[in-house]
Amino acid sequence: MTALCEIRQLAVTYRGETMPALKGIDLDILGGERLAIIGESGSGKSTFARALAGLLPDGAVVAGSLRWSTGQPRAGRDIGFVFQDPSASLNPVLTIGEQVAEGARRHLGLSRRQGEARALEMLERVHIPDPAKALGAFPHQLSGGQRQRVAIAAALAARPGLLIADEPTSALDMVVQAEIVALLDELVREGGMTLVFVTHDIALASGFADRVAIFRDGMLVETGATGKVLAKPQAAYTAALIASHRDLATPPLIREAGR
Ligand SMILES: Nc1ncnc2c1ncn2[C@@H]1O[C@H](COP(=O)(O)OP(=O)(O)OP(=O)(O)O)[C@@H](O)[C@H]1O
Repeated sequence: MTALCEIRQLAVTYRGETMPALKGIDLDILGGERLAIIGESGSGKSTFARALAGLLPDGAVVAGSLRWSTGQPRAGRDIGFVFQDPSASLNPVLTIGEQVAEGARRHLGLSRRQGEARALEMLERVHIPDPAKALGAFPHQLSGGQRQRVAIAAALAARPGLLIADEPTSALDMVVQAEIVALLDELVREGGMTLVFVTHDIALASGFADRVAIFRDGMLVETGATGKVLAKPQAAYTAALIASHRDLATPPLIREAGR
């Protein structure tokens, strides 16, 4: 696999802060891989995901380089982004159909009718029950898991090559979590997309990620093939993270979700 993005010495300092939230990150994102960014709260995972997507807030100072093999990608078009809380990322006063169609219409230049057809297709792909009816529904009429499916449909509607999912399941209960991870896995495989999956849950990531990157205090501690890192972590911190996870000895969630 060739590098989709070569990240070198990436550092991010938020406006008004003296300490960088992220520093000295050297990492290649490989085309077509499923990469999990793992770390505890405050380790810089979201900062990394936002820096990658060009979605940092105004005033954040970025140092280092991101070299894309595809040319500079645009968030929404070339990069789809799924956030932790689907309620916050969906507009409560727009129908599901309008929201899923919006990105496709804007970025693919589709007509209203084509946008609606694309929205229907996407709702089918994310397995929303009765997708034709869901087109006209509002977010509050769906469950949390269904809302996250809609957010995923919206993120993928413009056919991005890279999907970044930032803790997309942490607002959901365990069963729904597993279903959403299985769905992301399925969609990324089908579409030949690259997935960057941000999570604090090393067990969840181990079920489907090809590679893991372990973050701590704004730095990259360790990276490698998932099986290798889990079996033989190089860093003491990674070993502690694995040891502290009570679920790691049991089969990963995603396999329980019905594959
Ligand atoms: N907009 C912001 N302004 C100032 N500091 C921020 C901002 N966003 C995040 N930070 C700080 O940057 C550091 C890294 O935060 P980040 O959200 O990237 O971590 P994280 O690993 O994603 O954590 P969590 O899982 O809790 O979201 C933290 O110290 C956080 O307080």
